[in-house]
Amino acid sequence: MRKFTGDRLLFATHNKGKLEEMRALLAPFGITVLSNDDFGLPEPEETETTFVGNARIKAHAAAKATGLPALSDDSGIEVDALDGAPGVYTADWAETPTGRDFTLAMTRTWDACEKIAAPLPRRARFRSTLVLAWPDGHDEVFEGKAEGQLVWPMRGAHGHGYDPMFQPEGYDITFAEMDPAKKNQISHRADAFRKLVQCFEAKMARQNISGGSPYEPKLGYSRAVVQGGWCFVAGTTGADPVSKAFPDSVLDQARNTLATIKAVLEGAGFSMADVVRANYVITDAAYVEEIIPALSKTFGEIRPAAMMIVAGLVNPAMKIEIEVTAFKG
Ligand SMILES: O=c1[nH]c(=O)c2ncn([C@@H]3O[C@H](COP(=O)(O)OP(=O)(O)OP(=O)(O)O)[C@@H](O)[C@H]3O)c2[nH]1
Ligand SMILES: [Mg+2]
Repeated sequence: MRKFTGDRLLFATHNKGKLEEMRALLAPFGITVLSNDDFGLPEPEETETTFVGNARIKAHAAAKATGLPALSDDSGIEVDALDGAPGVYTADWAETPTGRDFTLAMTRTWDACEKIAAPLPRRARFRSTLVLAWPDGHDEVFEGKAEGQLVWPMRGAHGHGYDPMFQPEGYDITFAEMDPAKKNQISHRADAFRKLVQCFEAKMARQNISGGSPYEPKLGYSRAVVQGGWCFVAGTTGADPVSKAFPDSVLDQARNTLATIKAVLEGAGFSMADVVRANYVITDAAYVEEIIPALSKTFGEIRPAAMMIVAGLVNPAMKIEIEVTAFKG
């Protein structure tokens, strides 16, 4: 498999929703992601009858036009009761004389199922085929899918395309009701991306992120270290971000700490939804009850693996220290 070693990658799409998702997926690799809009590239005609065929058209056209390695995505939703339709023609079902209308496309899809009285649940899957093409004509292909069912009426305001009518397997909310970061972990595009990551091995170099503290070089640590899809955030305490003083309340310290961690993660291209482990140090066991509001608000849904230790901290004003590890794959 050919590896991607450059710094700039063109994501050959005109779809803003896809672009946003791909930028988030590529964030840990330190690659500048450009889009068709940056070059004013026209939308090539998708004349093939397969996802891979159309993805190849898009990636090769963009690589040839710009001289840059280009990644493309061809995707769609397949409904079992409709023998896999709309499939490769998913975008076409949204076409109207005045542009794409996804409310209409979703209504058409549901109506087609109603017309044949398709039994519930109406099983469906999103498919994504990613093609990474180089200007010399070489390409690599990666396929992904997300299983689920159609739901009606449409629900949720996030995402794009058919997201409001697609409920992924194992969830009782649609892609459009889901936190976008969560969708980006379980979607068809994320599934294909996990395979594409092998091409970025050379880009998996470690990145030390500084928070600017004078103690970092003295004590020899980083606010966070990113390695591949992982972000390791250092133990973080809860000083007020403006006054730098530690509030008396352990709950306020916990809130400040979690706000700092969130900012660090987001600066590194991760989100709180990516946190897989959280370790807590509190200086008094009685603080457990007090910090519940902050912890349940932040992690009540995310539920990282966790440990809590009661121990002393380096400054007597500190009542809590939290370290987290996040993963994006
Ligand atoms: O609900 C959705 N959630 C998704 O995650 C998703 N991914 C793709 N799609 C839809 O499937 C068709 C792909 O067509 P498609 O691959 O030709 O893309 P596109 O024409 O929108 O952009 P481009 O990349 O071709 O420029 C389009 O109708 C997209 O809206 C999605 N719908
Ligand atoms: Mg298209």
